[in-house]
Amino acid sequence: MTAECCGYPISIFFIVVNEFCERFSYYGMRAVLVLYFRYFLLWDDDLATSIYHAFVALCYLTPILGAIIADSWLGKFKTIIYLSIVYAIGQVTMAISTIHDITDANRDGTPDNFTFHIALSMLGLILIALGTGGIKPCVAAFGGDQFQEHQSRQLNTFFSVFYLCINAGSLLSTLITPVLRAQECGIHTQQQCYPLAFGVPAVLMVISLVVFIAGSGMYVKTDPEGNIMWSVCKCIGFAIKNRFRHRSSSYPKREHWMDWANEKYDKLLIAQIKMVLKVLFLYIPLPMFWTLFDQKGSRWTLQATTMSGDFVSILISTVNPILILTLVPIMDRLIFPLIQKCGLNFSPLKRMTVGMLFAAMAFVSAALVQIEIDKTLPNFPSSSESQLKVVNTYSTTLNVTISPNEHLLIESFGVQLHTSKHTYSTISCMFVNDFSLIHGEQWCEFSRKFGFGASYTFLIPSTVFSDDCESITEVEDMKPNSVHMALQIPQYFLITTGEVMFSVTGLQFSYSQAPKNMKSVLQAGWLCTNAVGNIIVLIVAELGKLPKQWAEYLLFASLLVAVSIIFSIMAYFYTYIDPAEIEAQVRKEQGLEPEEMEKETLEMEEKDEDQKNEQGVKQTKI
Ligand SMILES: NCC(=O)N[C@@H](CC(=O)O)C(=O)O
Repeated sequence: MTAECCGYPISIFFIVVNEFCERFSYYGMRAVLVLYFRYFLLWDDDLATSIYHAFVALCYLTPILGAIIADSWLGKFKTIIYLSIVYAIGQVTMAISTIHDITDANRDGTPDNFTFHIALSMLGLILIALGTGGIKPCVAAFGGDQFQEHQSRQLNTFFSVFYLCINAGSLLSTLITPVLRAQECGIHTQQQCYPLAFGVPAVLMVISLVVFIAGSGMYVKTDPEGNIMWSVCKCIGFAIKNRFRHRSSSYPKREHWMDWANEKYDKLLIAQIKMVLKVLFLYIPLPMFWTLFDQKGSRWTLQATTMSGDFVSILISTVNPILILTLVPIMDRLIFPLIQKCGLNFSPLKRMTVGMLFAAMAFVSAALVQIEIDKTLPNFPSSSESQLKVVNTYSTTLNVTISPNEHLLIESFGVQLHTSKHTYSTISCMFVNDFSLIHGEQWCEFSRKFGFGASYTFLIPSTVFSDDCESITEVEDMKPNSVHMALQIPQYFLITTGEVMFSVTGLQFSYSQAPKNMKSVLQAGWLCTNAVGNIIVLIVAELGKLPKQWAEYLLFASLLVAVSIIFSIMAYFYTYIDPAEIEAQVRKEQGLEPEEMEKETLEMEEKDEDQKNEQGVKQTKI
């Protein structure tokens, strides 16, 4: 019997605090990672972005490794501890790699040996990906293991609180670590303080580990049952081979293709594999949701840069966790109970379908915003056009004629702040509020706000420095961005509502439908849908874009609607199961473990029927 508080096992307190600290560590490090690549290692934008995405994809591929270790070998508890140590070492390695003084022998403020910093940071990132991905499927499943049969309502609430902690950690760290980076620190020279920005997440990871270990005495720990993954693969392989051997129509058909493993494998294992395969089959369309969801960080961020408003980066990085923190309680306490009161069965798979439709609507909203933005954008010359600008300072109107077949050469002008005579200079700046023209002691100051996205030309007559700055003419070549980024809020709201319905429910669903010894494996399968979604984004980005961004948004929205229709059909044919009940039935048929079975049957009878309905559970025999 585990210690309880308000109907919840006390042990989950340690698990949610552990998750909060771990997510703080992960998202805090991620918030400054690209900046570190760009401004410390001096990589270009493309390299920095590719390595960043490769790292994120790796973080969602390693869960399968963690799940295999947990379910087949070490058990969830030990896997979390060992991989958290790897994770903390990775974070510390990463923080050390950002200390510029280590290789700055000539004390000029920049590292002298970039290879050292690159090698150390790559090692750190690999360890972090192994750690964060490895523990990810185990922590959620381990949290679920703390609940008993009669606590199914509390179990659902746990997954929501778990998701809240993830986003609380993410919100705080995304706000804090960029501020830490902006500090100055160093032994020989003062530079932007990357060691602090990466060091604080490292400390949080150590705290996360300590909190998890502190709860040791209270956890329900399930032992791994041998190398389950290997047995699963062998069993599936045998079923396929056996089916092929008996392909002639003279052999009687079997109810399920996995039944062809009956000759050699335990019925219980076969039943468990059937449960897992049914859920994995259902996962096939799911990556499409993540394909859209993960474009928040790429296409939508780029969209924001063509809009007006001074809070781009803060808005972009925090709007999702803020909305999660608001929407999860509203959904859990208000919307879902209200739907239930209306007598509607809003089962997990229906919620996930609706979640997908919300994400599709978010992209329709993004397309509408894009259409508004496009109206305000200047027309740039296409690859088959040239743009010619003629500045007339002559005293009379001139007519310009252009020969249609003339190929115009566009010259690129150098960037030069202090212009020499007849040199044209282009200066791109952020947050320009004033600029001055200095010539010896004399100067002209232009003090006002220049709009984002705008382009100005200042025509300076040869007489300007004699006395009057008034004679300088300012021409607005491109208008400033005028569509306010507040217009993006509906799309963020819709996609986050979709996330709450899809992701939180998917997490619960993956746990509830998995047999006891394969819970982490199914969590890892769930996380893999995210990795595949990210890979699709990379492929689509590589394959080139539609000429109009809004059209691409609509294409993605239509694809997700199509996928959600397919998913809803698959979901219609899916029968919710209670894995424990099926396992007990199989054992009964096999005449095994009567005492065990009796206990399980008793527990099942005690189950609250209302709680079953809430989850839309229909018992069935596989
Ligand atoms: N809002 C992002 C979020 O909550 N992400 C979760 C789920 C996931 O990434 O799969 C997390 O960081 O764990």
